[in-house]
Amino acid sequence: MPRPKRGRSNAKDQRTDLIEKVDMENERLFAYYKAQNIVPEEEWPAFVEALRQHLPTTFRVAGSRQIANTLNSMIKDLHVPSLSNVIFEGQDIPPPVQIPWYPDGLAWQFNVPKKVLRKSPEFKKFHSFLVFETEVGNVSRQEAVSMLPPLFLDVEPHHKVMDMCAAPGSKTAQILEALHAQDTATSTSTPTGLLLANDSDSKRTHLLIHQSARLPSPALMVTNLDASNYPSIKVPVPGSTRFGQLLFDRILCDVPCSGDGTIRKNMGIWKTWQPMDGNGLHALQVRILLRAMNLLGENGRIVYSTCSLNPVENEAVVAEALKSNPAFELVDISSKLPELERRPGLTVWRPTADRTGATTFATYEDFLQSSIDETLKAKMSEGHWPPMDVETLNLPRCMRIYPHLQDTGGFFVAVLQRTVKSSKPAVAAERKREADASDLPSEAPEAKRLKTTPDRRPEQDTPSPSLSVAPEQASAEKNQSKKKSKEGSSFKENPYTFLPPDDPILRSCIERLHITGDFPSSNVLVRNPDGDAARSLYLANDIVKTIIENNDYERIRLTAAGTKVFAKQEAGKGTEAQFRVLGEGLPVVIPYIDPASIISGDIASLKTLVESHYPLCSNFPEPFRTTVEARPTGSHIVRFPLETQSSFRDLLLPIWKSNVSLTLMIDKKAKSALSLRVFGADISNAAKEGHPKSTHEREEKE
Ligand SMILES: C[S@@+](CC[C@H](N)C(=O)[O-])C[C@H]1O[C@@H](n2cnc3c(N)ncnc32)[C@H](O)[C@@H]1O
Repeated sequence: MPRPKRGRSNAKDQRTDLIEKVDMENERLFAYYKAQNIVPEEEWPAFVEALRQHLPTTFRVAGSRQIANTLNSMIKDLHVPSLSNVIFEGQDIPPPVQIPWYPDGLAWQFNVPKKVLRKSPEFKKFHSFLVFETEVGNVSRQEAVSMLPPLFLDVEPHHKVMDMCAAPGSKTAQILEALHAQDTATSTSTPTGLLLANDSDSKRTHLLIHQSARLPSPALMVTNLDASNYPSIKVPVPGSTRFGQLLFDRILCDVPCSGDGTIRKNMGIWKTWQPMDGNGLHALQVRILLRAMNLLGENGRIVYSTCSLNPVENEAVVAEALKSNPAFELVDISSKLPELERRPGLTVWRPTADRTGATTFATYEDFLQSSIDETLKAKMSEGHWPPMDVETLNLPRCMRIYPHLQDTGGFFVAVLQRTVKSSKPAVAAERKREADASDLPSEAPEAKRLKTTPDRRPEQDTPSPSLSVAPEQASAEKNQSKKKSKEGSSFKENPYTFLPPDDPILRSCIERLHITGDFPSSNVLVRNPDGDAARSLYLANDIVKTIIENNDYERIRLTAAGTKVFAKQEAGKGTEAQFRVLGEGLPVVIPYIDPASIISGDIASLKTLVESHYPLCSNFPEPFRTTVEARPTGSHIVRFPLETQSSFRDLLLPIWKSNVSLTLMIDKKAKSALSLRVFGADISNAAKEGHPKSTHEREEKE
């Protein structure tokens, strides 16, 4: 039976129609979580009531720090005031507010019915601003609690970071932003660090690649592997001819989970939730965390997170991993993000194998001695329960977020690091193992590989902090190849080939595009079986290049690497094809473009470029007209100095000059977002209708 409609106050009116139709009852869920004492008795009604409330819309201002700050000021100074006195159907609609705990006020939330977004002119305008800025990657629509793990990861531009279960990529984007913290509003720094984002689901890795393209990074690689069995990445040991295993400074394990913390958004969970949902995931979660421990370098840090409230997927996983790997400890994060309301991790929990959630067991022994069906017993392990010495593990250092605390979803975060005392003594042993590993040829035959059990062996330290490599761990690869992974057996990605810096096509591209001598031309790669500079050129940083050159891309199921910066542009019949700078790659290459080659634009010219697809050069005001007419056909960069408070200064945009016309080389959505930002309205669509592709089409036909 659907819940009867309750008396509707303004706040209640904010629920969606869907919420009214869902029966927000599940006795199994209530019985199970009451037995876990996840919240004190007196908080239970508030907790349950919060689960039944519509989740506010939350978003984060993303992208490079400078762009984010400018956009954030626009929200604060332009949008919020215009949304502050909105009355819709007689009711006051509150404007967006900043999420108090998110650094620099860059995250926002608002809670308005969809009807208001559709019909209130002020909110409609704000909504389209959000939609377009989301499309171009300046805004990330993300649940507030999902923004937490990267904040606890504390990533710096030189860190080697792994995101083990990364798709669809909202946290990957946050990590990329942290790696690129030194970017400016117009140019992307090339961090010396690395982000290796992985997901076992191949379709989802493509979603991840699409999402990550919004912040183009030469430091990004995407792989499609089972994280619990992730193979070693081989890298040369600096100053020697040997190879070691790449170890990471930061690892995020945002593991697959039952997801009941998202019940306010995914209302189907009310109907389907079973107390045993988390039991089956526990083993995989432990294996992923253990693998992360083995991939972590000295002074490294792991963040383990789930959007589940279930201790079997949370504290039990952390406890089991800590017990297997005593050189790790939980980090006390209680003073980080002081405005975030949280609860400590549990030290007591009572798993169940009973579908109703009514019968729970304090210990594994009690469970084994119970009358529960033997087949159900076989599905549980001791690790589902709190260990005997649970008090020694500091589990209260884990962090639980409940919906009633700050009007969010439910979430769990634990931060782990190697204990200080464990680091030193292991170094000698590591050195020896490194020496053993260095005997391996690049692609060692299976029999010659080390006989270690990577997920269970004692944790390792790096041979030297500066190297951050450990001996190669071949058995993970062995497991990898033995097991027909769920990533799918066929791998159809193209190979990655670095062009020689003197490749004639690359040289001609560099020359024509006025790229300066400090451009890392030996880090340009192509993706086709022949290794030809045929269509697109990608830029990778040094560490990405080292990994690609020393690891079989099929073995690591490498799905993306670096960022696309140049693409071949067919220039019409009889004209030689040339490379152009891609809009999305421009921030990456702009530091290498000869400033003298950049054309100075003006706001009126920008307006013409946004409004029309292929405006004639003769239609532009002077001196822009004369400047562009004097330029050869091909790719050019224009700098538009914008002084208004609401816009970015020094907007750099790529254009293509044909015989008689110009084209702004950014996609439709980026054009709309730009138009809204600079001109306060989307003038690009109107232009599209008024100016069909006539000029360019004519040129193409000629
Ligand atoms: C909670 S989601 C990750 C969300 C992601 N971190 C984000 O913020 O957008 C869990 C992800 O784990 C992936 N996954 C499941 N099993 C995995 C495994 N064994 N290895 C790697 N990824 C796995 C799923 O495909 C899913 O994309």
